[in-house]
Amino acid sequence: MSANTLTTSHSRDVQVAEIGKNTLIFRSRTWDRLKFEVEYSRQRGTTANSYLIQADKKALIDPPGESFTEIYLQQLAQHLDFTTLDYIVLGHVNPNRSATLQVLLSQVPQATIICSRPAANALKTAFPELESRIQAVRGDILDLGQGHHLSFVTVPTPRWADGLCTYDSATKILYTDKLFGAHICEDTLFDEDWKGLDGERRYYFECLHAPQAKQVEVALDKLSALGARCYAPAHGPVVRYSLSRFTYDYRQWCQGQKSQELSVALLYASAYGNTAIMANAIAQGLIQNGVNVESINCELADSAEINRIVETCDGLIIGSPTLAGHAPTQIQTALGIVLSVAAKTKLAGVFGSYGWSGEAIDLIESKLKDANYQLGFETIRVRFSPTPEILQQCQEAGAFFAQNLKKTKKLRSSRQVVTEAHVDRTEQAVGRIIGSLCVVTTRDEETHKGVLTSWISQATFNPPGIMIAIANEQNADLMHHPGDKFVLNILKEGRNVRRYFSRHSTLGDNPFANLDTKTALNGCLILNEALAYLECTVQNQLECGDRWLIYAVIDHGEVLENEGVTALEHRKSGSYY
Ligand SMILES: Cc1cc2nc3c(=O)[nH]c(=O)nc-3n(C[C@H](O)[C@H](O)[C@H](O)COP(=O)(O)O)c2cc1C
Repeated sequence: MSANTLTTSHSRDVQVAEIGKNTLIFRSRTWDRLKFEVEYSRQRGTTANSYLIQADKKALIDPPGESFTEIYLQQLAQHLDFTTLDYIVLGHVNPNRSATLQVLLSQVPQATIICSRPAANALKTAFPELESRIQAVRGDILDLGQGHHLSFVTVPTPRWADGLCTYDSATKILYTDKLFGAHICEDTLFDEDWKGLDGERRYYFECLHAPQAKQVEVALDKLSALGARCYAPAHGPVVRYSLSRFTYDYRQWCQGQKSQELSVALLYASAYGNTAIMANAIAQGLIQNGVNVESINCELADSAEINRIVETCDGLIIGSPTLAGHAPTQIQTALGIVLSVAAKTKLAGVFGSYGWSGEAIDLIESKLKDANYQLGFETIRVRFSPTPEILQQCQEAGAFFAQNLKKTKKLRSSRQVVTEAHVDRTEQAVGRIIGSLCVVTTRDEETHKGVLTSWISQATFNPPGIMIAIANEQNADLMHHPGDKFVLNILKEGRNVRRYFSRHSTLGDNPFANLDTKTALNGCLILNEALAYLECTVQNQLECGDRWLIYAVIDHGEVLENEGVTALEHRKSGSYY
């Protein structure tokens, strides 16, 4: 069947078309809002895409959820002899999809299920009788014949810990599951009108991926090596015409999230998904109000990661179900980290789903209050599944939290604003000079020092040389003499490395203890989170006013990350940093 012979219908249906050699798409379609979760709120319907590759062996990718079980299987039966199906590949599992899977498996008793290790564990718990038919991927290639070699890439995120993408070398189609989708229902199969999809794509990203931008970036890195020509997502149009642009958009949107001025750690656990749905709605409220959200599914994150995020965030929100009168152990651990690590000036929030008593929510709220944290919204308690009204309330709570966070921040910087009103115009103009934000590292035997500076520029081509202006109080005595060595670490926009070296840092005396470093050839430290570094030797220095101008030649340098841009220091006035 060709993509041009498709029909339009406004009741639920399954659209079938060929999208590559031996490859069919089954688009289970609804023009109505499928569920009440925030991601469906634009009311443009959606498609649940499943794919069938029929070579010497046959593989079915991602059967839809239970809303479509019956019509999907009816349509599938028209194109596939069920007794010949060899594999069912799953990009993720959830109870909704398991319902369709259960019916399907009863009709294809010979098929093997291919999925990630966490998905295999979940399926074995749900269907112990299927254990021998479940195969977790291990970097192996699945050969379906006729050039269809399937390779698998695990893409775990807080929301889909079991995420898996599948790549077919014969068609160069990458089956991306939850990545690169959009909730929109149309007859058009591909993305010819990709500009018209921008709004839906962006909204889908914001709802599903913005709170897990860090993990999505890791996934993009892994997938970039495959050289895919087409993305076949779980929802919305197949991406054929705008693959590069869409990939670039994902990168930019991830960067955009991470470079927001304010960030909130959203810590949660959810055994049955109710608390997770609330977490997503709260995240939406925060993101729509310009706050970055770092989602932490406490069942998956390790303590070091929680520690790092809780330490650097501006606000924190904890969500928990109540199970047997308690919060799950992972939430208790996370709460312990918050109480010991997070500054008491950080704004906090609490939410959760419960059945009858809800002790976990009360416990978290009282511990935070006792420790003197201010709550950024009134604690949200929900019995079992949240209703659309409750989700709306969660979203509003996220928005309210964001506004509170901004107010707190404004209050703290109000002194600075008052001063600015009196700064003369020359100083304001001088403040428009900007520089790359860098950390200069020096070494005195076993002692390492780091100085944050943006007063830096290239000074010569031949030899390659730089100029730095350093104040006496910056304590940079190890770079004042010809022959002194240092490393210039050029910071990356969107990372928060600067806070370890700021004069107002409360993160301890040794900034390097919190950072990943390696030693340069000249013995000083390279920050692995920098965008690039330069190893330098001081040639000359000149005392000028309240600064020393230091000229140094560059002995060696390297770019550590090809993606991303240099962090810049913007100032309102030339009279202070
Ligand atoms: C094994 C089990 C134990 C539970 N114990 C409690 C409890 O002690 N108190 C309570 O209020 N709810 C209890 N519940 C209800 C859950 O808190 C409720 O189902 C909640 O929606 C789960 O949230 P989640 O979907 O985010 O995991 C229990 C549920 C299960 C399955």
